Amino acid sequence: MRCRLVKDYRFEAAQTLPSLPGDHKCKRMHGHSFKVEITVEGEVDEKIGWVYDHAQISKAMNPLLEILDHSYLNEVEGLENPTIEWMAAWFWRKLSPQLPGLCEIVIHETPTARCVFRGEF
Ligand SMILES: Nc1nc2c(c(=O)[nH]1)N=C([C@H](O)[C@H](O)COP(=O)(O)OP(=O)(O)OP(=O)(O)O)CN2
Ligand SMILES: [Zn+2]
Repeated sequence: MRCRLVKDYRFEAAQTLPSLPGDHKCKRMHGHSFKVEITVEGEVDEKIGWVYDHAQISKAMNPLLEILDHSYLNEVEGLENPTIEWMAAWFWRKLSPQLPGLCEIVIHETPTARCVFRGEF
């Protein structure tokens, strides 16, 4: 049996989007309560009854959240232009070596706006 396992995380951070044209409001410093959904897919281990312990996802995520929470994202290496698209790619590069079956990362920036990334660079 195959399943997708999803784990959610939250962090608060400030940002500016310096590459936007003209006087776009997002060029000014502002903050978001981000939500990140990490999805892995794999075979359910028949004996244990899970794909793998979702604590393994937290183990990979916690050091990243430590960097990002209450940070100014633009100062984080690789997030100089922290759109949710580039943020999803940043998470993917950090997590894919550690999480077998990583198949989707969703970054929610506001209650109504999110980016879905499936590792297609
Ligand atoms: N494709 C993207 N579009 C936008 C991004 C992004 O990362 N990728 N980011 C932003 C800004 O970060 C902005 O701060 C988002 O806030 P806002 O425009 O207020 O978003 P809402 O969903 O709350 O907008 P409503 O107009 O209230 O629906 C902008 N775009
Ligand atoms: Zn923003």
